[in-house]
Amino acid sequence: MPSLDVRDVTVRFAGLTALDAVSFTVRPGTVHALIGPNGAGKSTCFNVLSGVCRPAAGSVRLGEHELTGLPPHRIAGLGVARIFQNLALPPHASVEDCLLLGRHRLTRAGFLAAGLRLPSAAREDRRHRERVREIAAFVGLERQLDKPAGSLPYGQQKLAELARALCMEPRVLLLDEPVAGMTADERRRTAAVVAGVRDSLGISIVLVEHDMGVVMRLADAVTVLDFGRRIADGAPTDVQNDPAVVRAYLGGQAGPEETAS
Ligand SMILES: Nc1ncnc2c1ncn2[C@@H]1O[C@H](COP(=O)(O)OP(=O)(O)OP(=O)(O)O)[C@@H](O)[C@H]1O
Repeated sequence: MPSLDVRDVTVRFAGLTALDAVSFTVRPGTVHALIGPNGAGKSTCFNVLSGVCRPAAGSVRLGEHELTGLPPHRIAGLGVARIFQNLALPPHASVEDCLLLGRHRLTRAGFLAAGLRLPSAAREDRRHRERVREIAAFVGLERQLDKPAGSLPYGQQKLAELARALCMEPRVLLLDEPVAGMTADERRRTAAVVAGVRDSLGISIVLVEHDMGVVMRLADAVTVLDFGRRIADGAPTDVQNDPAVVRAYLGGQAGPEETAS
């Protein structure tokens, strides 16, 4: 797995500098949290990583690939999968079909071969369905595959989205507030699945999350943004006790340790 290198990324909106020469490195197979008070620039940073927003300066590299300036589908094609904060599954489709959608990029058989029901297309379809079942089992949704995605409880729908992203066989996962709106139980379960994605699949994870309990439990490294600037970067406990970080959070509402759950 390659590392994800963010170097001196700057984004400006009219007169506002949303990201000001921000740098950090996501080491392969780690959870790297991006935190900061509201408006710090976290979403803008995700938009740069996924290609939705083009920076005015700086670069993002995944191993030897330069991602800066590539459109979102090319970045996804290089193995960077993003999961949004809002639910985005087609509610009436079965969980299995939702996960199969995630494999679209990896499907070789063209429409013609599939339409003519050629044996090669049937073999490929079987292979994808097997992988979908494995991934569903990995996140604990193997019994829900036949159900409409929209009929699942919220926490399971979020897990289905995670599973759909895993179906793309990504090298980096961008998780935007994965536990927002979840019950304590759902949060624990989701955090355990995310840790499993890192530990068993070796996928690197960039995590934007306001729940500091989850950040401190999961993250191997933390980058803190405030008003578009990187104000701290390091191990979770070091960052949590960094005076600049405490000041940034106290300037807003609560400090990172006070919002821990
Ligand atoms: N499209 C845009 N046009 C103008 N300003 C923008 C745009 N997107 C973001 N901003 C501004 O850039 C700054 C950074 O916003 P961003 O959404 O990246 O912060 P954030 O850390 O994700 O905040 P939150 O935790 O509230 O989601 C904010 O001041 C925001 O108002």
